[in-house]
Amino acid sequence: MKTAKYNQQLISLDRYNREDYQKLYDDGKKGMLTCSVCGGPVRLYLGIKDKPHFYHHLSAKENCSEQIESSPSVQPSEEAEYIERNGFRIPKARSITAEAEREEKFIFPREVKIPSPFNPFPPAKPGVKLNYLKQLKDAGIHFDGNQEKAVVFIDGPLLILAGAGSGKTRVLTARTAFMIEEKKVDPGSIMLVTFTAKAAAEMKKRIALYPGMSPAKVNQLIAGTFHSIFYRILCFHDRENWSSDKLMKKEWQREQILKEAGRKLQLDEKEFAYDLALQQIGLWKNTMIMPHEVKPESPWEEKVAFLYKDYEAAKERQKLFDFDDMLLGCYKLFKEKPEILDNYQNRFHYFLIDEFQDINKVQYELMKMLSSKHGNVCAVGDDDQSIYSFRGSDPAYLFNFKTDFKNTKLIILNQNYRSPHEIVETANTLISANLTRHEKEMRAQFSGERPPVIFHPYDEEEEATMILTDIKERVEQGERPGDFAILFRTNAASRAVFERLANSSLPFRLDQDIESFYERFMIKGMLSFLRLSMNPDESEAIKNILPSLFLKQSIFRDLQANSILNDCSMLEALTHVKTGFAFQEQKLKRLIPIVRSLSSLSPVAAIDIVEKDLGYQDFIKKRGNEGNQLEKGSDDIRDLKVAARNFKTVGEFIEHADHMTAMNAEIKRSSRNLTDAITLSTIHRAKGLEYGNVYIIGTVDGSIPHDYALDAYRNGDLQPLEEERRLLYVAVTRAEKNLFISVPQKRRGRKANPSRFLSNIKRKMPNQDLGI
Ligand SMILES: Nc1ncnc2c1ncn2[C@@H]1O[C@H](COP(=O)(O)OP(=O)(O)OP(=O)(O)O)[C@@H](O)[C@H]1O
Repeated sequence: MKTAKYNQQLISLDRYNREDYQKLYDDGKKGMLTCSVCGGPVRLYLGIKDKPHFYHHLSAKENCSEQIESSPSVQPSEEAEYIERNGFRIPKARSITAEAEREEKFIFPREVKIPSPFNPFPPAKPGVKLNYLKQLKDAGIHFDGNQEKAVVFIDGPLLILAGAGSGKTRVLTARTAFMIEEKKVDPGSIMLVTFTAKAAAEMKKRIALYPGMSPAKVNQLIAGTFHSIFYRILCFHDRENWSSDKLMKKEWQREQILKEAGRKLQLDEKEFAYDLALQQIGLWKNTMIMPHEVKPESPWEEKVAFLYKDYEAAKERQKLFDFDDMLLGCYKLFKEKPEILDNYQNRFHYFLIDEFQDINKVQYELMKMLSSKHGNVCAVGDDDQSIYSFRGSDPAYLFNFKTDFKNTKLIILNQNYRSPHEIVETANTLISANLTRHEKEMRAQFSGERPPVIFHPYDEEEEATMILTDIKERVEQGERPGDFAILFRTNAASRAVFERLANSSLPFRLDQDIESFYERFMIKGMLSFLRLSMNPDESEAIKNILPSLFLKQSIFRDLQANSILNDCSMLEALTHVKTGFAFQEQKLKRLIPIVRSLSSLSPVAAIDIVEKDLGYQDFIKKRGNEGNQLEKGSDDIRDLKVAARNFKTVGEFIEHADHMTAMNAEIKRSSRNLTDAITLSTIHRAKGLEYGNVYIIGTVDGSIPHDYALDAYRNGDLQPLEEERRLLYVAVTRAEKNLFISVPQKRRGRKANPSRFLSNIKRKMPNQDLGI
């Protein structure tokens, strides 16, 4: 049904502001919506399966004559694209009005129409008769002919070029077990390199379950990331210089050293992209270009080259090291002490390297060095899943492998065993738009129940609600929470889904490095003003606003003293601060009544005042990493305003922020050992994993592709954009059954354009109506 009673008034969804649906949804849950006929409680449905509608909640439904409007399940809504004119059905022109309508109307979710029917393409037949293969088969672990070849070929270099879902992990794990069980290879002579620690742990766990394997045997394997393996070697030989307390773990520690160097060049923090400079330095290091070897190709690179020299010198002075130094350090150790290298060359006979498309020069050189005696290197990779080129990864190593490793056997795996035909075809179509790739097409093994669905929430809030509704419906129908993953481009983009899940009873899991949105530097500062309006003595809040008032932290003690001496609140004590600058002291005096007044405003209005009247906008410009390309303080504040819209009072909003921060810590702690939980993850972290149902959020320009890639494209560099497309490809290929791509109409309070990557589906698959 489309009407309900709200605040004593009859409202109709057709005439209701689209922007306010989320509020209606929330108020419905609070019992503030009633049926216009029976007066029973109703709620607003915001999901993927049906159009938004009111529905009876609890018992009133049976007795009420007002019917729930039944909407069709997801369907291509032709009416949106065609109009009748003079008896003809003609396509609607895309006009500015149409664009405006896109924002205001509910756009029904659309299924991607797959033009090519599923045509089974039988994989090569297995045929090798070996005892252990039979045991694996008996244990339900099957291989096709090509996979089987890859499992049993263990002597000599082997390159496996394999697409998404083609069984790389299965092959690598089975191959390891095969070597140990069938070929009696000593597990301690096998090095298994993965891209993440999580992947290494997963693989070990899987191997331990194979016939004849045991955790004891598996633990003898040297399995881990390049960093973990080579760092262990470094520590073993030179513990003092490489102790972990000297490692600069955090990005800000590195950025701090860089900014100090930048001051010598008088670089403006609000204009200079320090994050990209750090990335560039990492790229030089990983491609083994030392500071004196850099040949800058632009004035920007010239500056970064200067910073690089200074950064390395400062690190050496302070006896610190960063992650990239671990690999370079090990390389140096092997070069300078050949006897140590010799030792490891004798120890390791077999190398298995996963995600080879993401290998960089220093990693490649290390592998070449270590394997030069035995030459048994098995490299597995997919150039379409190369998503770390910003760190110096280069799929060229995958293709040049045959040149460096003589007599390489090449095996191609192009059968996708994970996803149905509909998802595989969508993924093939998306990635085919990339120019720098080796042309290939994955073939699915089965057809699914439904094609991928593209849906169009109003904004981030509604996106989160629609996903939660959908998951709830499916869990009620018997699916397990562990079968769901919500994937996003950046951690900050996960705020709304986190909040919706945190307020539900569904179990979910969060990566350890996803900090609470409300703990982000700029957000914390902003919220502190709001907190002080409620409690002018909150000392943490006072500390947090000092940077934005351009006051040193040492002032805090003066404030405490002033507050006691003058018998006033900590906030009022600001009026007694002597900074030596009359204009600043004046500003502090003016600030007090404004801060006090915030508590009576709506949170959005309060944030506006802090931004404009209390100089927070200036602070963001100066200290909000506005020069940065990946994360900007101003974006955080725009995200904060979207969150704040749901609350009437500052008090409620602060309470919510505190609750969410506590929940973030609690979920991270308690979900560690949860086996059946929804996954919230960045796309980068989801690589190599698979889930029954995948929701990709924020598939709009600026999010995926990320703004920085769009900027690079405008400046003539296509590579970052292609990498973003690969990211979307990785996300799409995680789905085993259902894929939902969310294209919100608004992002960060502004109109959003559907991701340009989706247009290839429209171009290549005719008669598509994706609602974009
Ligand atoms: N021969 C096979 N028969 C049936 N299922 C298979 C076969 N090979 C692999 N699978 C299944 O297909 C899915 C994908 O396999 P796997 O995770 O090993 O692929 P992958 O190549 O590592 O994928 P990606 O690179 O996309 O992460 C898994 O669920 C795996 O169990």
